[in-house]
Amino acid sequence: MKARSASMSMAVDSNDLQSALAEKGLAISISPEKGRCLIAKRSFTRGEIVLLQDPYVSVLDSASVNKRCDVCFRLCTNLKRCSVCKTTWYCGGTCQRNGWRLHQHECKAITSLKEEKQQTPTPSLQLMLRLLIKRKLQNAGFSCNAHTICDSELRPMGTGLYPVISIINHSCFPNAVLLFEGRQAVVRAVEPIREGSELTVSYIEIAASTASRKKSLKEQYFFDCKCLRCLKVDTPDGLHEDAILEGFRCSSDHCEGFLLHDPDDAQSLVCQLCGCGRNEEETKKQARKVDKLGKEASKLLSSGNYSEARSLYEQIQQLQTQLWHPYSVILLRTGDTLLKICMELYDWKQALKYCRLTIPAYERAYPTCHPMMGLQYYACGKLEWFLENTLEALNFFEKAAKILTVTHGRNSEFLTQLFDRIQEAHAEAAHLRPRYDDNED
Ligand SMILES: C[S@@+](CC[C@H](N)C(=O)[O-])C[C@H]1O[C@@H](n2cnc3c(N)ncnc32)[C@H](O)[C@@H]1O
Repeated sequence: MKARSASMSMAVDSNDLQSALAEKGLAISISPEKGRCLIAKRSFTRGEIVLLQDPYVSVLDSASVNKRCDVCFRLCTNLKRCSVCKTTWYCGGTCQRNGWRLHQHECKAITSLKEEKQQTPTPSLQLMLRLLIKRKLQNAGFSCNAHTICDSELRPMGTGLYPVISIINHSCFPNAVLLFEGRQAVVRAVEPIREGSELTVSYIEIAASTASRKKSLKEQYFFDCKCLRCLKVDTPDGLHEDAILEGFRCSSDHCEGFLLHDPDDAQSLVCQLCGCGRNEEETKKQARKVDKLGKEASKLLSSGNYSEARSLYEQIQQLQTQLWHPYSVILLRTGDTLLKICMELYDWKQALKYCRLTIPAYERAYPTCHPMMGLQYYACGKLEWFLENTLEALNFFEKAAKILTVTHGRNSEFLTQLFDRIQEAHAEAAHLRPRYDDNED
C-alpha cells in the first residue's frame, strides 16, 4: 500500500498515476467549473480509506522541530540531532537513514547559511529547499498545493506537498475527510460514495454561513465555490441554514425562530416562527460594539492575560446571547474560546460547562460524521472523566468513538487509545452502578 502511494507521489501527470489510481478505484476527470477532479470508479463505504499518500516533501513547524522526528513526525522524548547542521532531529537510526538521501544536500545548505548569516532557515524556506533538492534528484515536473499536516486532534505540526491529494476539489458538504497519520495523508469516506461521484474534501471551516465560506475560499484559495451547498444559497433551505448559522436571534427571549428580511420593510428582520420584528440597523450597531470588545479580548488572550480575557469573553458571551441565534457559530466560537481559557487556568469545572454548552450548536453546525464534532464529544468526555463523572464520560466517549471510527479509522493509534479509555470507563461504571442504582431507589 505504502509503495503504491509513494509511486503516486512521483508521477502526477503520467499514465503510471492513472493506473495506480485505477487500482484504487479512482480516476482523474475534468470538470468545466473546477478543472481536474477525482472520480470514484467504484463505490466506497463510510469510513473506508479512499486514498493514502506520503508527502513528496514535508517540514515540521517551528514549535514541533525538537519535539517530533523530522522523518516520521512522531512525538519522541529522546530525539537525536544531526551532528553537522544541529537543526534536524530523528527518533532513531532508521528514520535518520531514510531521511539521509535528502538531508545530506540540505545539511550542507543549512550549515553554510548558519556560518554565513548566523541564521537557521524558516520552515517555509526549508520546504522550498527540500522541494528543489528532490526535484533535482528526480528530475520531476511539479505543481501542487501545500497542506498543513495536523495531529489526530487537528493541531498543526508541519507542512507537506501531496501531489495526488491536491487533485481533490473542495466541497462545503464533503463526502470525504483528509487527516494525517504521522505525515502520511489519509483520505476517508465520511458518506457512502457512489460509483461515478466526485471525491471532495473541505479546505476550510464549514461551520459558517455561505457568505463567510465564500469569503474564506476567495481570500485563501482564490476561487468562487461551485459546490452544491453554495449553489443552494438563495433557496428557502439555504436561507434558513444561513439565518441560523450566522443570523440574529428573535427579539423574544424564548423563541428559537430564525429571522429573514421583512418583504414589506427592508430595514426589518422578521421571525419566521413567531412573527416578531427586529430592526436590522440597530441590531448591527450593537453587534459592532460587541465586535470591538472581541478585539480587546483577543489582545488580552494573545498576551497570556487569561483571567482578564475570561471576564471580558464572559461579558461578550452575555451580549452575544441577546444578539445571535442560540445555535449560531458566533456563540459557538465564544464558547470554545472560553473553554480554552478555562483549560489554561486549570478550571476544569468551568471548562466542562463551556464544552457542554457548545455541543447543541456543534450538532447543528457540522454534518454527523465530522472530525470536529467527534473531537468536541471527546473533549467533553475527557473533562467528565477528569472530574470523575464516569457515566457522563462514558456517554461522551462512546459518541466520540462512533464518529472518530469513521474519520480516523478504527485501527488508528488515536482510536485504540480511545477504546482503551472506554473499556476502563465501562469497568469503573460497572463498579459504580450498584451505588447509582441504590441512590435511584
Ligand atoms: C487543490 S486544486 C484542486 C484540483 C484542481 N481542480 C486542478 O485542476 O488541479 C484547487 C483548485 O481547484 C478548483 N476548485 C476546487 N474546488 C472547487 C469548488 N468547490 N468550486 C470551484 N472550483 C474549485 C479551484 O480552481 C481551486 O483553486
